[in-house]
Amino acid sequence: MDATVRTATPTDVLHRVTDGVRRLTGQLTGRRRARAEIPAVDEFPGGVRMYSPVTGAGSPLSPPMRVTPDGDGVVGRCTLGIAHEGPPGYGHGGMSAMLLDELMGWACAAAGSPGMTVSLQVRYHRPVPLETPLRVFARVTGTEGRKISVDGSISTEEDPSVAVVTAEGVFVSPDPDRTRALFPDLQGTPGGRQAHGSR
Ligand SMILES: CCCCCCCCCCCCCCCC(=O)SCCNC(=O)CCNC(=O)[C@H](O)C(C)(C)COP(=O)(O)OP(=O)(O)OC[C@H]1O[C@@H](n2cnc3c(N)ncnc32)[C@H](O)[C@@H]1OP(=O)(O)O
Repeated sequence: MDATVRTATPTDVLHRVTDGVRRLTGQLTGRRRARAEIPAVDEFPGGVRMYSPVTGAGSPLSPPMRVTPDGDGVVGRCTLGIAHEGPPGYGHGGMSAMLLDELMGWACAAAGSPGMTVSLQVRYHRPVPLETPLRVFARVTGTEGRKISVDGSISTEEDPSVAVVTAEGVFVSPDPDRTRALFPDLQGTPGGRQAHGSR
């Protein structure tokens, strides 16, 4: 990703490299994962997501963000590159929202209530610097039935007390019927794969 968005090489070289990449990806033969299939290496929900665009070590899109428990919440560490650029030199606002959305989902799972985002309000206080280690934080602030309220923030590792982006979100844990309908590959579903344990 970085090499692609940084290069100033002439067009004929770009075409040649593109052909080479097509030849390489053409070697990824054999079985392909179906749309709703949970990868065998994943722990869903609330653990390893190998091909997640945010945390996935196997995703070319992801920074990737590394998640660890932290006090009453979870912290995510990553560095955005110019592939994630919005204004020149700064992170895309959608990337900030994506980092927060993902980590706030992890906070729900870590609190024992995995859920899906139903609302996310993001405030951008300062631009997010690229190529700078970031610290993302999220914690559950309350639950009401299946509804989970979550706060999140992004700061730099250098100055963790200054939040450059903050967010408030509401997540909802789908009821068991909805969960089976949404994620047929999850454990307990007839014919479904046994998912790895959650946290
Ligand atoms: C083992 C189990 C695993 C399952 C756990 C899956 C985990 C998954 C992890 C994915 C990894 C993370 C990734 C990052 C997080 C995403 O990016 S998630 C993707 C983005 N979000 C979505 O696609 C969600 C789309 N929405 C939906 O499908 C449905 O709204 C849901 C989430 C299934 C909930 O539907 P529902 O069960 O019919 O909920 P509903 O009865 O309408 O509402 C429940 C309550 O929430 C309230 N509510 C609904 N919408 C809102 C809103 N916008 N604002 C405030 N309150 C609201 C309702 O008023 C209701 O409250 P009460 O009346 O009970 O007081």
